[in-house]
Amino acid sequence: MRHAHSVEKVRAAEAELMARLPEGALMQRAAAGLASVCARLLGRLYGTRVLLLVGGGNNGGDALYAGARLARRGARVTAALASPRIHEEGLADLRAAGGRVLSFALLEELLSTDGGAVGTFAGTDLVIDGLTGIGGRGALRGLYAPLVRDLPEDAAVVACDVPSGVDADTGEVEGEAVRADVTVTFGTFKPGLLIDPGASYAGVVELVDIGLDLPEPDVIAHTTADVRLPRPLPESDKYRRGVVGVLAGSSEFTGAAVLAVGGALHGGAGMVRFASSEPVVELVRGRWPEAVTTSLPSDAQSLEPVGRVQAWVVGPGLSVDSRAHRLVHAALESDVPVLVDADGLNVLAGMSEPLRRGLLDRAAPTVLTPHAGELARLLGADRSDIEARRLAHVRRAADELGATVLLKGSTTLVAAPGAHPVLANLTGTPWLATAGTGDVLSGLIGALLAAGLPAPEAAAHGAHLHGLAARLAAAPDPALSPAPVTAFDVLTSLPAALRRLPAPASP
Ligand SMILES: NC(=O)C1=CN([C@@H]2O[C@H](COP(=O)(O)OP(=O)(O)OC[C@H]3O[C@@H](n4cnc5c(N)ncnc54)[C@H](O)[C@@H]3O)[C@@H](O)[C@H]2O)[C@@H](O)CC1
Ligand SMILES: [K+]
Repeated sequence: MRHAHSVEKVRAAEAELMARLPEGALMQRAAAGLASVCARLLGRLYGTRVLLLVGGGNNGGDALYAGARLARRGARVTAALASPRIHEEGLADLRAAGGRVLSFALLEELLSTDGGAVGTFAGTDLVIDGLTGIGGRGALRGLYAPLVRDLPEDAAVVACDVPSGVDADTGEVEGEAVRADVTVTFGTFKPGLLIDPGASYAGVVELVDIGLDLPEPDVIAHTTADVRLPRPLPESDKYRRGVVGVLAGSSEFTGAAVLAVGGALHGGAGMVRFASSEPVVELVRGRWPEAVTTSLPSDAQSLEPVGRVQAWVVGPGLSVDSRAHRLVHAALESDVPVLVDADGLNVLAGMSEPLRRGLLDRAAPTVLTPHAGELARLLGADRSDIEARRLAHVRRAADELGATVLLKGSTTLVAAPGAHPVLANLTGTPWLATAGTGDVLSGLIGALLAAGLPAPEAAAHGAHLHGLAARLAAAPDPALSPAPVTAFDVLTSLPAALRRLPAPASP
């Protein structure tokens, strides 16, 4: 499990620890960790060319001390000083170790010439990015931005703590940022390393323990070993394993219903009940004879004919007509967990705020699974703002809507109302960006809700399995190149993804 803490919590823990340690000890721990990762990456240090990008704060100090350690082991280290104010002791240590220095004035002159610093930096084997860490705010300013643009393309790039230009708390990137192959982060992950766009700049993240004593994390990312699902016991019958009710599809959209029911069946539901209009029911029955189906007249007011379920999934391909409204109402008025997706979310977005608030004010859990566009409609926000500030928006959505919100994207985030850690899913893959995969996800999470998992775990574990299934579908043989996948491929790879999980826990 990966834990990430806000800058505020990291600073408090650092202050507390620094008060108990000799001066500079913490920075030496960080620099030692950074240098050892760089040495491992380089393999051979003697004669290799290392470039330090040194900013004006302690992040620059870490880079200088790490550079000094590498220089003492034979590397040819050059520090590019991007600020007129530099960590003095770190700079003195680098000089004492034989490192070279490109002064701020020289760098300024170099970057203002036509070719910039490209020629000077050619031949660099490894770049250590020490411009900004947890103190970085907003778009890179001054020499930092042109410096980042001129980095040699073939050098390995190691970011110190956080890639410069990435906001450590949120993963926001305004303008230029360092694209790292490896980020060596200290004490704990930072939320911005787990959330896009920041996560996509961080490369592989290596955590160096510097002995911080940290409180509850702000963001948690599960590994596959953390995904534990209830085990069906020998005496479990289909009802105890969980019955999912799926309300999906319309005359216009039939495929979504097939995919959602498939997601629920492959996600381990004891039984799937499906209800919709007759033509959709016929299609689902043809594809999934395992599902128990009910044809609902378009003016049906109640879900009673469908039978008892332990969780509802409502929305995929539902359209937004009066029938869709009635189905969303009926599901949310039930006393079991409900997942609302796709058109179900559009139905909610079209309601007056008091009506929506009233419907979502329920005792059983509700899970909403929007992508950024759907969330923008629900919150009356701007889609691009949601993409840029995913963490803030998913938290706000959970609090304002009073539901567990799963915000889809390359790093899917799950937030529950209140001050709980946000769950970030790291198994996402660009292969998932294809029509219908969301329908599979909603059926799968519905199955996990029906099995009795708490809403945030059902949503996060569902997203994890879904991403894993897409990866397995795209590249069943790791030795071969990945190929595009369809939603149906993701669906049929779910059992393979489930087999990767640790032995299931007893309920
Ligand atoms: N506090 C501690 O005890 C420790 C801190 N450590 C390091 O210290 C870092 C934090 O150091 P600081 O608080 O000094 O902050 P940073 O070094 O991360 O950044 C602050 C510096 O960057 C400049 N800056 C910020 N945003 C900028 C932008 N957008 N464009 C241009 N310049 C910008 C500021 O003017 C300041 O000079 C951590 O990330 C970590 O690398 C580690 O050594 C571990 C111990
Ligand atoms: K950095």
